[in-house]
Amino acid sequence: MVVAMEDVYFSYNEKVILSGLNLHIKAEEFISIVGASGCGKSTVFRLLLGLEQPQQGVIKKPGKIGYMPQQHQLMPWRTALDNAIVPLECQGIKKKEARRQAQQFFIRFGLADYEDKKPHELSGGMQQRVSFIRTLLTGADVLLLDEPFSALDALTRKDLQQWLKDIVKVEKKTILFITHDIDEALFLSNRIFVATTQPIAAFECMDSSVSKQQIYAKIGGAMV
Ligand SMILES: Nc1ncnc2c1ncn2[C@@H]1O[C@H](COP(=O)(O)OP(=O)(O)OP(=O)(O)O)[C@@H](O)[C@H]1O
Repeated sequence: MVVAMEDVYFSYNEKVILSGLNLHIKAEEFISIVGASGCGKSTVFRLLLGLEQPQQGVIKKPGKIGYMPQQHQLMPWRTALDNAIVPLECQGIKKKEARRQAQQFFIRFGLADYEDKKPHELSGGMQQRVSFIRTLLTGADVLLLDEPFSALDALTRKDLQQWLKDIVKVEKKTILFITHDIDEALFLSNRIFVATTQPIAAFECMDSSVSKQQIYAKIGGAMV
């Protein structure tokens, strides 16, 4: 197990979000988390990132976890390449060497022509690609992606899904992916964690052979 939660309880003040949650994730799994808006999906990420502490229970996770937010949060004054190197700079790697390492990712993942562009010169899809490469450059084996494609138009979103799937095949990461798009979850994931109750006492775990309708039925139409 690379990530596990055992009997985790968590509340914001009086509002109970997690009520005895157990989850176990193996290395190199791609897990999507789906559920009604406000059910507590991002809270699971906040706990894994150590931004919140459980009131009860145990969380097992590696020391380093990469996080990709919904909004790219690229620095507007930096080029795409210099945005991507931020995690390397944070590790004390000199800019020249950091750029050299990041360039390999830009070349391998089809972004070579975009290295010198500022974020505002990039399409939404390209901004998200740069943001994902920045997350990869943390060097973490576990990546948390929080609705990374939700602001993209349908065609760009499909491109990014295929792009991500191709990368994951070679990069061997363990990925937790929050989405509101069941087709996206089915396309990308080995397993889908469906939040069926509030507070979340357990995720219903489904593999990608289930139908969209079966997942909707579990959520009970509460999905946005
Ligand atoms: N810092 C906070 N203090 C108090 N309540 C919070 C805080 N953060 C989130 N909440 C509440 O906790 C609940 C779960 O929030 P969370 O963001 O985890 O849900 P979510 O499933 O990720 O939602 P969405 O799908 O809309 O992004 C929501 O009702 C939210 O309003």
